[in-house]
Amino acid sequence: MNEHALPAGRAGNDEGAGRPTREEAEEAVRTLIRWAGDDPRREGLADTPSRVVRAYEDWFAGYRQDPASVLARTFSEIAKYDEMVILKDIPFSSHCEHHMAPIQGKVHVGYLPRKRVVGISKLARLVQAFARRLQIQERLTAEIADALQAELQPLGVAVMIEATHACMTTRGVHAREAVMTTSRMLGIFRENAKTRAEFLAAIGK
Ligand SMILES: Nc1nc2c(ncn2[C@@H]2O[C@H](COP(=O)(O)OP(=O)(O)OP(=O)(O)O)[C@@H](O)[C@H]2O)c(=O)[nH]1
Ligand SMILES: [Zn+2]
Repeated sequence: MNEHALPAGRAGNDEGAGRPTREEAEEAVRTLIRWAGDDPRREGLADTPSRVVRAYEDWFAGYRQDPASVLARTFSEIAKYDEMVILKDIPFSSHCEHHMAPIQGKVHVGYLPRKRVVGISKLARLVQAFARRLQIQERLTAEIADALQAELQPLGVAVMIEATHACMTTRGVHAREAVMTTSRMLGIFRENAKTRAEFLAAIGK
């Protein structure tokens, strides 16, 4: 994917299809500083537009990552290991697509391998690839689970996310302690209550 391309299905309309230049992005930040009520020319804010644009490259790096390639390298010599693999408490930061405000929390991922396993760090990398985009928590949950199911073809996948949404905790309704929980259970985790319960117990739920 070239540097200016947006992934299919996320470019939206014609206006969204082309990536703006860095200078255009910095100008947009100056506009927002003025909208907030400050003067983008004052000393402390002079370098802020370029910092914000660099921060965006970090926060939204997921648009330039291919989640499938994160899972491409798998291991099949697993000595008939046929139990669940679980990685819990994977921390993540994302941004809600409604307010572009931070979503912060943790993801718990489990799967029951059929023939192949993936390097455990790749589960965390997969989470980051989807989190570093504009998201809603439900879609983030589904995308992680569906990618694992498609790429590893395990007997099942379980994903649970617990997160706070700054758009709810710092503004609007100001529900400071509210934590949103979402989950997606596929295959045997959906069909078999005992398997699902084993996953939930392992992550302390
Ligand atoms: N379901 C879901 N809602 C989210 C997520 N992130 C933010 N929201 C909600 O998206 C909604 C947007 O609602 P709107 O009424 O269009 O926006 P708003 O006027 O700013 O709403 P308030 O936040 O209630 O002031 C809010 O209720 C947010 O709390 C998410 O990941 N999932
Ligand atoms: Zn929001």
